[in-house]
Amino acid sequence: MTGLEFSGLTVRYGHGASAHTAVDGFDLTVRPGTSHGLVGESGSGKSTVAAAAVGLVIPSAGGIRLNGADIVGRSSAARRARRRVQLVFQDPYSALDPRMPIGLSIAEGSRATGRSWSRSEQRSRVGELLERVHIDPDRANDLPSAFSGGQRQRITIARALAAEPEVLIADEITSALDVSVQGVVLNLLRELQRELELTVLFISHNLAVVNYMCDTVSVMQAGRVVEAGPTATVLAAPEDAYTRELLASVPVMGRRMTWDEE
Ligand SMILES: Nc1ncnc2c1ncn2[C@@H]1O[C@H](COP(=O)(O)OP(=O)(O)OP(=O)(O)O)[C@@H](O)[C@H]1O
Repeated sequence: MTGLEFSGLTVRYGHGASAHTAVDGFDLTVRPGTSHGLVGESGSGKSTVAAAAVGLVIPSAGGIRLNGADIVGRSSAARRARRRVQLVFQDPYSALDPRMPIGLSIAEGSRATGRSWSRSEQRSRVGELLERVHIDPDRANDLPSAFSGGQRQRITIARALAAEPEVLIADEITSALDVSVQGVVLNLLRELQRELELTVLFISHNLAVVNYMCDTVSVMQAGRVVEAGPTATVLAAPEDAYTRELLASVPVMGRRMTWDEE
């Protein structure tokens, strides 16, 4: 099986009487080079799925595979395979070390490739990545505070790309940003996905954004998938009552949105 595959993923937080099942038998396959949306109300388990895929939480049961290879185990092969999956978080303000020039943060990302980089190789790679996210490479020595929220999010994307991922998980990457710059970041992600043929798991509670970004979508409720399919089909004719409820609570679905403003 190729692509990113979750099977029966179950994640519990806490122990004993306080144990809580956040993800409960979650099944999903994201085909290579496609963009899959994961939607659902707050607390439905979306971020926990993302955290499990990059090893930030250990599943209680089930598995996650990339092109058939286990990425949750402790073996060095699993760790190596896991590095092919990179996560970009919601908040670009806390994601970057405020004392570290952005070029250095990006260079750190390239360590996940497992190769040793000479200083000059690293410098040119950082410049190339900054250009990819449309930031002037001459600003590699600036601190994060010199950049806007939207620019910082582009820098965190560059850092994730430095790891040469096959899969990029974008967890609410625009929800901490001003509406006026959200479109720029979304368009960048679309462009990168196509150019680099990335497999993208795009987590959002905004169905209009998912409609714009994703080929296919899964709807999560209480830790499991209640509906999945091509985005256009699921959003146009939801079969599940919960999906219909989610759609009804997003008035923005009815109007056309533009994404080209900065
Ligand atoms: N570190 C944690 N410890 C204990 N419980 C947690 C932890 N992280 C998440 N949870 C709980 O697990 C459940 C799923 O949370 P999760 O953040 O995965 O949902 P989500 O769908 O991403 O929500 P949101 O859209 O608000 O980010 C929630 O009930 C949450 O309170």
